[in-house]
Amino acid sequence: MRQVTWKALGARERAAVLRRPTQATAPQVRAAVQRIVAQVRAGGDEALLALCEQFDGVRPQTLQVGEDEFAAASAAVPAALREAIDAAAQRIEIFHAAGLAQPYSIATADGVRCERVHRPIRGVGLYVPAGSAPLPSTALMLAIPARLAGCPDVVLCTPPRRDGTADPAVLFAALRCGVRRVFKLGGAQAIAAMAFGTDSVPRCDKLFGPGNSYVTEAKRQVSMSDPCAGIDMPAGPSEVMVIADAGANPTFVAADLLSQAEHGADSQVVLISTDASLMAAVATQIELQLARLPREDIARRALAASTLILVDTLDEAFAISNDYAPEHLILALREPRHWLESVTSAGSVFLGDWAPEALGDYCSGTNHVLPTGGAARWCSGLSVASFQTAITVQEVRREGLAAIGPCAVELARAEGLDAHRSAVALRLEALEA
Ligand SMILES: NC(=O)c1ccc[n+]([C@@H]2O[C@H](COP(=O)([O-])OP(=O)(O)OC[C@H]3O[C@@H](n4cnc5c(N)ncnc54)[C@H](O)[C@@H]3O)[C@@H](O)[C@H]2O)c1
Ligand SMILES: N[C@H](CO)Cc1c[nH]c[nH+]1
Ligand SMILES: [Zn+2]
Repeated sequence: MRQVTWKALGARERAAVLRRPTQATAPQVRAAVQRIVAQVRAGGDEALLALCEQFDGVRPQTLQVGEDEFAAASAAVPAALREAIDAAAQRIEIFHAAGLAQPYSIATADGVRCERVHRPIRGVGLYVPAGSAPLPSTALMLAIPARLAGCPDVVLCTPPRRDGTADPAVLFAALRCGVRRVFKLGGAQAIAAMAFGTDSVPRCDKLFGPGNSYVTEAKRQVSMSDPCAGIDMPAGPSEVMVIADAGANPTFVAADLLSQAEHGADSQVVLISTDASLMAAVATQIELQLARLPREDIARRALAASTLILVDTLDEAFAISNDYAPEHLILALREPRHWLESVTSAGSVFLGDWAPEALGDYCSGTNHVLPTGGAARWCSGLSVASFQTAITVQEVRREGLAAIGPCAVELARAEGLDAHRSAVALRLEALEA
């Protein structure tokens, strides 16, 4: 990993240090995804099968998971994993249910009541990655809020394995959350199928879920096409930033950095510290722990594009972090709760030495589908609200129209919109008659 001293860098070097690995490949990915999306729109199921063969090395007998495959999957998942999935699901349910948005209603004038009510999005498409590793935890993170929101039509796509089946633990997690419509589809083709529909895959109103840069780019493209599907957020290759002080535990910090580096060669991990000896100890620990990782090669490639940054003050560290807006931010600090106030942009924050990011990935209860690529500056991770629309309502009685009607008439006149003015003025006249 590169080690840099922030104050010694010029503006261009600073930007280069924090440049995400995916930015370099964006144009090629964009063009490849355009081709795949067009192929699915034109060729439907037949194109999907061909793309499975091309990118996943298998042409599944059926795109949709049938009852037999669900039954075999449940039987194949070991009891300890079934229990862990269930325990994680319970905590995710507790946290997400506590955050349900409440409808509200308020009188803004005598006889005028304004309200906000919520409705589930009808057709939702969930994407569960399985390219370099199947992620059953992601099935929980998507399907639990969808169920709490009350979405009636839920479709889930996940890449097929080489034998043409879906990962059993992903299927078990889907079933645990009541999702039965599962398709063995990965990458951009899965996103296109859910956005536009095919003979077998239902068209969805909004698409959710993380994925590699092909998945993320496909979501971006279908959200801008005609007809378009809504999307949750850019939730691409994983990122973690750790801000550590001299008292941090270098073994823990190294493990946290590696836990995201192992996701993919395009993951980004960054350490910012005020202490040069802590940074050196973390670098040593990374080498020691890397050698023991089965996914050493992937992690090494991610680390090659990642950085350890030495700063003079924690205020400087937070300025960098807020600008970068990491998906995950670990505060390996002595007073993490105090420093939380300084965080303005991050997907999810982990306070103190005993809050590894891996807990949020699996089972603390928060959602691990989080904005990447700097999108945490303007959007948030998944919640039940992501699966709902909010509808505003106004109820106006006669005295309400009398009270606020003249205000509307005046504004309509100023905007030169006479039909607007009339819609109100006619009623005011009717009240007076
Ligand atoms: N931001 C978040 O909330 C979050 C959460 C979980 C995981 N993630 C990230 O999700 C990603 C999962 O990626 P993954 O690759 O393991 O699984 P994936 O399921 O996202 O992607 C696999 C699919 O990519 C497609 N693909 C692969 N190479 C291609 C190519 N050259 N051209 C076109 N399509 C191609 C294939 O169709 C394949 O099925 C990781 O980067 C992980 O860090 C992010
Ligand atoms: N760290 C990922 C989000 O960036 C989520 C995940 C799933 N499984 C393990 N980790
Ligand atoms: Zn993870």
